[in-house]
Amino acid sequence: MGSELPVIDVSPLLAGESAATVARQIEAACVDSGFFYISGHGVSADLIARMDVSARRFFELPLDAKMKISMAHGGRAWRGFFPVGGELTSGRPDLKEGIYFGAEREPDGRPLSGRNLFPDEVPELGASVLRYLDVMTEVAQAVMRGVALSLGLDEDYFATGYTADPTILFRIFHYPPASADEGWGVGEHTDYGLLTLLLQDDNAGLQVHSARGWIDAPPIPGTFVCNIGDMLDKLTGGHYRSTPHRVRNASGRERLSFPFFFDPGWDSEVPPLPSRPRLDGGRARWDGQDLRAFTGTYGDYLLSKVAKVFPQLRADVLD
Ligand SMILES: O=C(O)CCC(=O)C(=O)O
Ligand SMILES: [Fe+2]
Repeated sequence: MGSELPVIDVSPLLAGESAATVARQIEAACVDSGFFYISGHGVSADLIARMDVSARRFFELPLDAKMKISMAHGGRAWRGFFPVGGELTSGRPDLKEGIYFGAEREPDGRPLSGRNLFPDEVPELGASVLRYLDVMTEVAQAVMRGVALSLGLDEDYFATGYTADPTILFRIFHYPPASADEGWGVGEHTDYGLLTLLLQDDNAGLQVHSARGWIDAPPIPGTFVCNIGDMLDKLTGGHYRSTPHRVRNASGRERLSFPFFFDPGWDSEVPPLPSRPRLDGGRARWDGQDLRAFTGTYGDYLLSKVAKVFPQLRADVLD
């Protein structure tokens, strides 16, 4: 299955080679739908296979075993397992279960910081997730160098600012097979931060609301789907698009996906870029929200969003 979305080879960004062509491709994709695939990322197929196998073993466990690492045990670090229906992305329960992870560090007093919860029953999952977080952080920094170049900025613009101490969230989702009348695996939403790098298994399900209507973003072997989030939309005054997307697993099989979220530092404020290229005339966002009106930190923004999809967050993290 092909896709209308472009595939961009990011290997020059990782190798430190001349990246003018890549930057132009990134610019075109970000102005169009904010979605593209990346190839040439260098992430080992073996690491991906190990993580996939151990994640499948985890989701096959009985519910009571999975609940041993439920988010209720994650506290303010906001980590762990949630069962099918536990997240309400667009106000209704999603048809997915999943595990939340984040950067592995001692709690620093800020919400969402702390240690991960890993299952004793599948000990190899923890090692592959931690390795994956490190590897994907490198890939994300490289793609952000391309984004910086594409905006006419110094290639280290983000690495020395917004992503010097990035907010990193990682999730593994399991979507049971679902028919059209059963609802969405993930309801329509945009991502909150700078960049999402999504690994999908072989089963399609992701749909993107492009300017031409809803299009599929099926898995393409050896690639990640890359999409930009609300903070790049906000930084560029809407020139780069944070585009709504949703998931329905109509494959008839168990679908796993692995979104890695690479976002500004918790305390970063995200005003429009000084060198903002072109404003595109105050295009209204899909949900009517005016991102320019939000003047708090990225941490404030993230909490306000996550508290909507996980009503329990307020009690566990904020109070
Ligand atoms: O599972 C997918 O394919 C996409 C998930 C997603 O959009 C998200 O977690 O933000
Ligand atoms: Fe998303």
